[in-house]
Amino acid sequence: MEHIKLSVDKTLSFVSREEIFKFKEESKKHLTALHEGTGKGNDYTGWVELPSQITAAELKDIQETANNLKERVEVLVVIGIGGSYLGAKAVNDALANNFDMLQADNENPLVLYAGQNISEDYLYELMEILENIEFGICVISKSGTTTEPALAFRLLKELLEEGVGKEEAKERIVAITDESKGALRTLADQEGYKTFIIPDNVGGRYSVLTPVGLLPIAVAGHDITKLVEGAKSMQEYTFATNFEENPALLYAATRNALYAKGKGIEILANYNPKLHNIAEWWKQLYGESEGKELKGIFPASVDLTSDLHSMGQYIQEGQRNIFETVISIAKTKHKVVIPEDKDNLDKLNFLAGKRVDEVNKMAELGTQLAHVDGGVPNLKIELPELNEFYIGELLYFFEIACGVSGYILNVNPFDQPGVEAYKSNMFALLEKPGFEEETKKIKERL
Ligand SMILES: O=P(O)(O)OC[C@H]1O[C@](O)(CO)[C@@H](O)[C@@H]1O
Repeated sequence: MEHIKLSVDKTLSFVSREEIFKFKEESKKHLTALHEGTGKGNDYTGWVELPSQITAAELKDIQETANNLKERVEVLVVIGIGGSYLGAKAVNDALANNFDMLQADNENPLVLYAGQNISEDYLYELMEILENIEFGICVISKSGTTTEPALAFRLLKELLEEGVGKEEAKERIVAITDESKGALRTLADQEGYKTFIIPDNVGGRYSVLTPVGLLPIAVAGHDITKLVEGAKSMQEYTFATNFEENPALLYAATRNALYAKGKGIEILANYNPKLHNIAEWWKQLYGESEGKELKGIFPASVDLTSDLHSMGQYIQEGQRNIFETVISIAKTKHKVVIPEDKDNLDKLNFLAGKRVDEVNKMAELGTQLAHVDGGVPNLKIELPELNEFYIGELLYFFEIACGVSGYILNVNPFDQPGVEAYKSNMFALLEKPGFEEETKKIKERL
């Protein structure tokens, strides 16, 4: 069985094998701690065994709910923020046609997103479009109390009920939340919505393989069974493989070896625009897991070759505190051959007869070598092709490596206390009941 592959060769002129292998025993110990639930934040490690624990009955329930929505709606609005939408968006964009929105014969509803910002224009324009469309809502919030999705849901629920009536709206709304706590649970029970549970021991950013990710992915028409199979294969592979061949342990060890050498920024790069939102999902995963106690590698991302014409200059010659991890797709889905042109004014006839992907691959290799020459260590993650199985492998690989890497840093990779600071200021400024003291204090600062 072929797996996704990690190569760290192009980091070895910056860190030695010994510096990476220094983390060998420690990283193995951390992997065991994740599987046994004995490390920091162990009440949130339910995601570790998730791929092997999901039952066929659970997947069937998710698929049937998706099918019911597919019959009723042209658009499904997924309402959620952070881990409550990034995984679904990442997978849906990675697997969809680039121009999905324009494919009129698409038999699957278009999945749109809301509740991931508080932009009045975004919400206005979304509601304007939805007024003339058969739509449904999948509202996702683990805590059930997050302001952004709650606000969007209040508006879209009203719009839907006005458009199709309360009874039909009930059939088109699915809520994914905590089993018993939070405002969304109370509301969903009161209104009688179909609900799915986010397990207590799975945090938002590790929840893509629960109904949080799986339902919107199934609605978009992708194969959730294959996605879970991919994740399960990576679960088994990373659990059973020696450090030397274990992509998750090597990734965690190499990035920590580079961090110890002053490389404090990791840029995740791709050469396929479908992967843009995989990087957005990865940024939350690593940013919230590691960025604490004044520590952590800052996760950034670029889409190439596009950003070689914007960020390329900095990566090549700016401050030397960065390293780059490239996600590369070995085989494209389609074939486009470059034609011969009799006038050859663009001087591109030397490429005639070659595939566009060959040009892309040479751009990738050329960039990697240039960046290494410029002082940027490079890691490469290769997927044989872009499909459900390998995306499943990639998601689990990043998750398990993140847990190990966080433990190497000696932080709790499963909490995010820093996120509360903006919330409490926002509530104080908006004079939320219960925040009277904070309101008084913050107003004195303005
Ligand atoms: O699902 P919830 O509880 O609405 O939270 C959404 C997001 O907010 C955070 O709690 C803080 O940003 C994230 O960890 C989480 O993914």
